Amino acid sequence: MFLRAGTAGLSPLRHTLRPVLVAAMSTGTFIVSQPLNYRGGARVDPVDTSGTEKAFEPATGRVIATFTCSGEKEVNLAVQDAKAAFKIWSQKSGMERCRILLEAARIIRDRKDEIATVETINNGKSIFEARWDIDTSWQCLEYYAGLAGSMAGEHIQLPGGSFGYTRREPLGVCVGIGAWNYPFQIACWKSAPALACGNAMVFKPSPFTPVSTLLLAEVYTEAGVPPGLFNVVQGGAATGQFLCQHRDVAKVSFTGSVPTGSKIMEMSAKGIKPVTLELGGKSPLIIFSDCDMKNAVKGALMANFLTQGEVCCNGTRVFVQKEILDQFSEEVVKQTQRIKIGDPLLEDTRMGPLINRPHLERVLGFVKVAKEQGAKVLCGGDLYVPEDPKLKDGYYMRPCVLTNCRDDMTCVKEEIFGPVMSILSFDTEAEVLERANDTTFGLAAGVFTRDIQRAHRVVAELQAGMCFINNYNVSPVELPFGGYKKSGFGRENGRVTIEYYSQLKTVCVEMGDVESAF
Ligand SMILES: NC(=O)c1ccc[n+]([C@@H]2O[C@H](COP(=O)([O-])OP(=O)(O)OC[C@H]3O[C@@H](n4cnc5c(N)ncnc54)[C@H](O)[C@@H]3O)[C@@H](O)[C@H]2O)c1
Ligand SMILES: NCCCC=O
Repeated sequence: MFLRAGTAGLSPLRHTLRPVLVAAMSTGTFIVSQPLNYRGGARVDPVDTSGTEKAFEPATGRVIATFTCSGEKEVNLAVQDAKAAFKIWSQKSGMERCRILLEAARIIRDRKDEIATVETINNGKSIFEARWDIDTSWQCLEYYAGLAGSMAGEHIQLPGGSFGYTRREPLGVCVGIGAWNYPFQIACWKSAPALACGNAMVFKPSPFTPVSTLLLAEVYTEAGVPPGLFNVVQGGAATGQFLCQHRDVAKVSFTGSVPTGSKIMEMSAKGIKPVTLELGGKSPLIIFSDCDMKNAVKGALMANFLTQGEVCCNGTRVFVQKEILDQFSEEVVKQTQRIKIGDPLLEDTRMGPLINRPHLERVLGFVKVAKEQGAKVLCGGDLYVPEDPKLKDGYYMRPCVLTNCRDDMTCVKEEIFGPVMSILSFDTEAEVLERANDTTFGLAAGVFTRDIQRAHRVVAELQAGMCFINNYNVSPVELPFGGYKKSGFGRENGRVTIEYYSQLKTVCVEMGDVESAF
């Protein structure tokens, strides 16, 4: 059963939050019995529809929710509620917003296990990892709470005692559209800076993972934001389009694939709306022969197998210097084969199921094509059926390491978004840099070396927004995250993101008489 009490006896349209734990959650038992839209400070059923969707538990293949996708009227109501809340919220001081965001961060921290469990059930990632995601979620709220109180403009002295000053002002109603791989984290990484700057938000999660964002909406309400400040509408492309095209929406922040990002940009361009695009990648990880081998191997696993490989910034093109190719490959395979696959809610599981059956088949298809094109499978790349009978219809595969890869192979060129690492060998620094940058993506990159000068020289040349030296896929919220080239633009996290959720007003003050040309 879903962990919250049912809704019997409540109005069909509005349901209040009842924070009662009705049952412990385990794999194969979770069902969502509450509405999945959130508007005006409460869960609601949408007033119109653009279709229905089913959400699955990837571990078992069970349907956990059937829900209505929001139509244009529902989207409009959510935007109108956000507009009303914006009027109140944007008038608050930074310190007032700070206190509420800190309270929301505290609630998330206190409810970490519950939120991580919901994330694991709906996404499939291991509970071990989901807890990391929830940590980077509340940390993000805490970070922007800290910045909210210090947002300020500047004072500029002009001749004759005149002066100017700038005000950093919010944009209005911002839209967040999320992908399915980090549902709760994405909603936090978008809403925390947006709210800190004084904006309201309407968020649309991926229809594959509609559940956990509702917990965030409830947390914000409990923390004290005005009703309507953070709303959730469910649905797919049609609902997303209504949001992007809405005339009262001031900004769109999107996380997802390059083709959808391009459509979002086109729609936003029509309304001259600023966009943040966090898109896909095919990132290089460069392992030099002077690396600390143990750390490089750990880094390569972190770069490829978190969340079943369904991570935008994964370093899936692993370039290894020839002298250490055999030793590195052997060690990587050994560690990969030790990854425990299975029920993602078990404490010792480190790899759960992929998001759904079509995606699993797509990823296995990439492995098949890689073999046909001459790659050699060192391990994995096949279906995995756990022994536990309740998991037999889940979407599991063994993590795969490919070698003998060439730059022109499909597995090296395209984003697979699954647990498939491609190992490529190289001789020189100049050569590997050219090959690493030979891609239309530019999200992330990594380098392992003990040579500190080389490390900085190499990252300076890498065409990627997020570079790691001697580590990979860590997410400190203090650091800006985002892409170069087709991986998008704008940033999430870090101080700079304030600029993507606010606008600068300049005020010019005359202290003397007007000097007129007429
Ligand atoms: N750079 C990052 O921070 C980041 C993070 C996570 C995922 N990603 C990328 O996301 C992709 C996987 O996610 P996905 O499969 O959910 O991506 P997707 O592009 O299919 O969907 C993303 C979101 O866009 C919505 N959408 C789809 N069509 C739309 C349209 N026409 N108008 C408005 N909204 C629309 C979807 O419903 C979903 O909510 C991968 O490419 C991955 O690399 C990037
Ligand atoms: N932890 C950040 C991952 C975002 C990409 O999918």
